[in-house]
Amino acid sequence: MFAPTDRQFEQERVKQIAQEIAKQQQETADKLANAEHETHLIEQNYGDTAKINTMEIDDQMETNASVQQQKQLVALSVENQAILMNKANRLQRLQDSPYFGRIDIEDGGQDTLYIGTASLIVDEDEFLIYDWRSPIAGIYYNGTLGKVGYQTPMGPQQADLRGKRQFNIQQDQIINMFDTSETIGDEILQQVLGDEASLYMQNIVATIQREQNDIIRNTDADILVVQGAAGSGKTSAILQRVAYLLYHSRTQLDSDQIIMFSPNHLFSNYISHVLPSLGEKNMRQVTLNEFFVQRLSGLNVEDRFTRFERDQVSLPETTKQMRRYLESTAMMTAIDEKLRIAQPDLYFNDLVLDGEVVISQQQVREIYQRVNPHANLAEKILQTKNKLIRLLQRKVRELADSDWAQEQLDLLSESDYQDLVLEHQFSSANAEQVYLAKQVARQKLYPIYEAIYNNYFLDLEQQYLDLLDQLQPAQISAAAWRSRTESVRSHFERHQIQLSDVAPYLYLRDRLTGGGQNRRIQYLFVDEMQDYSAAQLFYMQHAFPLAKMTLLGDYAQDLFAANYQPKSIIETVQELFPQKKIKLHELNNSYRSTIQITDFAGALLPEHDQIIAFNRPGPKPELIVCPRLLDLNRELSQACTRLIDEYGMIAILTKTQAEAEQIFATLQIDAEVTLMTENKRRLHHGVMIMPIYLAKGLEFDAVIGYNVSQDSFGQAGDHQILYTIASRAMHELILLSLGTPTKIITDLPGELYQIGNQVC
Ligand SMILES: Nc1ncnc2c1ncn2[C@@H]1O[C@H](COP(=O)(O)OP(=O)(O)OP(=O)(O)O)[C@@H](O)[C@H]1O
Repeated sequence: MFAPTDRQFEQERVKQIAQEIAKQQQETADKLANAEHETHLIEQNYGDTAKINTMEIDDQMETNASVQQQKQLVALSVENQAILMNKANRLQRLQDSPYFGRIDIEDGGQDTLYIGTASLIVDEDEFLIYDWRSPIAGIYYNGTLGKVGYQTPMGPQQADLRGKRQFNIQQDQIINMFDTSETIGDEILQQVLGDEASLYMQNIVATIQREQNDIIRNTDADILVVQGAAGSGKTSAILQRVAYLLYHSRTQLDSDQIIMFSPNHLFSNYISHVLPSLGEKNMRQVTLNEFFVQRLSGLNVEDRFTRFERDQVSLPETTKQMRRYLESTAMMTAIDEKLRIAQPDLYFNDLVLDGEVVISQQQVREIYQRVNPHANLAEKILQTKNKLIRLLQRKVRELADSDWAQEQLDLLSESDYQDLVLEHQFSSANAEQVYLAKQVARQKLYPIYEAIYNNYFLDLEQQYLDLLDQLQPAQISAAAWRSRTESVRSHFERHQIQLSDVAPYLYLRDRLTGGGQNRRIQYLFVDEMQDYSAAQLFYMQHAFPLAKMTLLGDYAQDLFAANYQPKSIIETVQELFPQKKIKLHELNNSYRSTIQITDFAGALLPEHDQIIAFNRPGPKPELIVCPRLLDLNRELSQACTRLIDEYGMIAILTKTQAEAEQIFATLQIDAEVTLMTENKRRLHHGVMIMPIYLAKGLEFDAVIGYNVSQDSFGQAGDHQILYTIASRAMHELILLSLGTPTKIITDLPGELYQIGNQVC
């Protein structure tokens, strides 16, 4: 039978649930106290056992066995504690808000189910609350009333959905409840979206929309691509997706087998509370720059923020052409092709220590030429490496027998001697001397061992330059290509590498050495995928060959390449992964901003008819035009003062870091002001000033877009920058212009924005 539907019944049920939660909390706390006590006893006992009789051999054996047993007991007991802690946390979350949804379904019998962030079970199998990720809970998100289907581990099932109700419950009080026949009705969503911004992103499990649910629950695509408007919930959807995947593959998938490429550190921190709020550990997060730097020790990698800043000053047409090629799938497949049809001439390095050549490139070459000629390239290099290590071992022995080693031993201080000898016992003084001489020689040559281990005997830089010589594309003149290759060489000489070269260089290195692949990662997420070149995505697929990918982005927010790379996300992906099962989702409903801001932001784009604003009204965006810098600065402080009075967190967004620094130096208002830089790790209350690329993926109650003049926003690609700035605002948007505003704005219909008081 369905449970009654009146508010009094629901309120009473919430009270009963709260009592049950309290009861289970008490039981869990008692068990936890017991488990802690038990662990303590076992540890104490373990200490005593370890101390007991070790004089006799028999006693020793007995003690060892007993120590092993104690260790196992400690491990079990600690695990038991962890399970109880987990349960305590889950109950705490349920106590704060036990559930948010109810469904009445008929599938043979009549059932009323309640859905929350975790399950609550009594008597082994009676579910008072179902976890939002359970198969049956899919109905809550997907179904309108009537016949509905849902997936279970046994295959698809059918049910008749008779009723659906949404709740806003805090502790044991129902704040609001609504019946809805739609997927998830507007009322609760209206309330959630009307809230002020916070320092951390919140989970959205109570109000997941149907199209977001499809992304969250997809388990069969190899490559899931989400193209979604700004604020359409792409990031939210994938974070709940991670929670969903962890729940469903609990035994095979661990959070450290999931990796997410995030746009910057602020963003990583901003989203870091979502998974813990759902009872899950965070996945690993890395920025593109960190990933490259880690793989290219010894080379200084150009990061895309620095490049973006430089591009604002000058980006010649030939540079654009070069980048289009170097950052393409074609460049990466050309490397494959070159290595497939012919084994390249290899370049080797001398291995040098303290200015002396220990192993010459000629020796390396000779070794390489003697290895199995039928093996593939990576195997040949591995065999070369092994032979080099053997050669080095010989050199260690020679050095140990040399006068040099004897001299070193004579000079050994007492502490160096102790460090070398450690626990070793020697049968004679001579044996000790031999041992020490070998240790001294080993230490001396250790850097060469490391160099061999890290493949430094290969001159990869020369190899890459050689490859570039062979890959000159038809659309670029020989002179221009040569001159760029020279520039790559001179960067290498200064231990630097430009961003466009990183993916092809790493790929060449990995293909030659057979390394660079991490087979542990099962899922790879790339947020803001439009900011990654095809070559970078290609390399990621190579680096994580077993990972299923979820790529999400918005071509309209392409900040870094819009001025040289016209591309469609889906075309790029199809070209990149021709063999894979690709599923594309589009999210066109935007939730972040008021209807006025969403409509304005959307209109900034040449193709904008796709974005559907959520119906939440607010003031129109305001354009304030100032003739002089003095006026602009005054308007800026007035706007900040007003907005900060009204909201907790506002942002001044600029195009470049230099502009952000300049504002920070001059802005004087009675509020906390923070200049955000690439190294800042978390958001702050008050006013934050930052270039737009650091605000990627973030949102603020109010945004002031700084200097949207025609001078600043008159280039190709500036539509995207302005759109990204505007779409960070949730409730209010003010745009300040020094002199004539950009045509991108003035060409819009006048009803989309209001003009502020300082028109010139
Ligand atoms: N189903 C939902 N229920 C409640 N809030 C939602 C929902 N979907 C999105 N939101 C809210 O909308 C805002 C934007 O979501 P999110 O940051 O995930 O969008 P996005 O598509 O990644 O945006 P962008 O591309 O601009 O970074 C967030 O505040 C998020 O909590």
